[in-house]
Amino acid sequence: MTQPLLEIDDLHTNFDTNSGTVNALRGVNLTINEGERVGLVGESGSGKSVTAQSILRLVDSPGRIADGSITLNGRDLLSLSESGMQNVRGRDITMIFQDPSTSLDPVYSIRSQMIETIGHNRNMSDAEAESVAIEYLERVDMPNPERILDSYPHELSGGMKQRVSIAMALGFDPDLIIADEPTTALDVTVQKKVMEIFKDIVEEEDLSVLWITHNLGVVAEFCDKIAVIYAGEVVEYGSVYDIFDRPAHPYTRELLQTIPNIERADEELRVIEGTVPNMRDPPSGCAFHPRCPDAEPRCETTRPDRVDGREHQASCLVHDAEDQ
Ligand SMILES: Nc1ncnc2c1ncn2[C@@H]1O[C@H](COP(=O)(O)OP(=O)(O)OP(=O)(O)O)[C@@H](O)[C@H]1O
Ligand code: NI
Repeated sequence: MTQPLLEIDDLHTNFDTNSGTVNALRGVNLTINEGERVGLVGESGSGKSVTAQSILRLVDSPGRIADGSITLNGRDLLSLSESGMQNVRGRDITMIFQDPSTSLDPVYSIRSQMIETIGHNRNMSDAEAESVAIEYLERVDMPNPERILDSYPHELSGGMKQRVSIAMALGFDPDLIIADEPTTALDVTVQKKVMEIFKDIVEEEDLSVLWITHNLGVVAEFCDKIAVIYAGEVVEYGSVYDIFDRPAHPYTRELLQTIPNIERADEELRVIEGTVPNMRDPPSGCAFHPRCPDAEPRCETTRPDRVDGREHQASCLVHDAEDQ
C-alpha cells in the first residue's frame, strides 16, 4: 500500500480555560491519500476548525495538542521545530479560510503579497513569481489580472478577494489544501461560482484537499471521501456513495435529512433535535447517545470503537457499516 499523504492518528486537542478543559478533539483519526478530496462534515462546534488548526499547528491559545500523531508524507509534523513547521505551512500545506481577509493584508497591494508569498515559498525571482501569480489569477477567472495585481484588498469585492486568496494558495503548489468553509461568507451566486472555479482547478491538477463544511450537500459535489465528525471524533468515514447511500451512523442519517431538497421545498427544513454536547463535559459512552433515535442502554456506558479512516466504518455500537 502506498503511504498516505496525511495521516492523523488518535488526535486529542484541548483548551485549558478558566472554566475547565474543553476536550475539542477526542481521538480524531483521518487519512487523506494523494489526489483525494476529503470532506470533513459536522455541526458547529464539532471540531472541524480545530482539526485544521491542529494539522497546521496553529491551534488558538489556550489550546494545545495533547496526544496523537499527524504525519505528512510520513513526516511527523508534531515533532518538527517551529521553523520546520513554517516551511510546511508555506510549501506543503496551504489553507483557504472562510474570510479571505484573514489571508490578505490590507496594507499591501495584491502584487506585493502574491509575489512575496509565492516567491518566498517557491524560491522564485520576483518576475517568475509574478508570472505564476498572473497564471493563477487567470485560472480563477479573474478578468484583467494585471489590474488586480495593482489593487489593494479593499478595492475588491468579497468574491474577488476569495478568488485572489485561492490563486495565492494554489500558487504555492502545495501538497495539501485545507479549505475551511471557504465560500460561506459570500452570497449564494458568488459562492457557486467560486466553488465551480475551485473544483475545476482541483480536478484538473489532481490536488489533494481537505474540505471543511457543515453542509453535506456541498461535499457530495466536491469530494471523494467524507468524514463525519461529532463531538471531536470522526463517527463515520466512507466514500461519498457510502455516506449518502449506505449511511450507518444515526448521526450521519440525521445530517443527511438536513440537506435542503428541491423536491421537498415546501417542507420545513429539518434540524437535528437536541444540542451539540458541551465539550467541557462530553456525554459518557457514545457522545451522540443523548440525541440518538436508536440509542440502547449500552450506548450510555460503552464507547464504540473509533473509525480508522481507511474504509467505510461507523463508530456505533448498534449499526455496523458493513451491514448497510
Ligand atoms: N479558543 C478556544 N477556546 C476554547 N474553546 C475553543 C476555542 N476554539 C475552539 N474551541 C472549542 O472547540 C470545539 C470545536 O470548535 P471548532 O471551532 O473546531 O468547531 P467547528 O466544527 O469548526 O464549528 P463551526 O462550524 O462553527 O466553525 C468547540 O467546543 C469550541 O467551543
Ligand atoms: Ni469552524
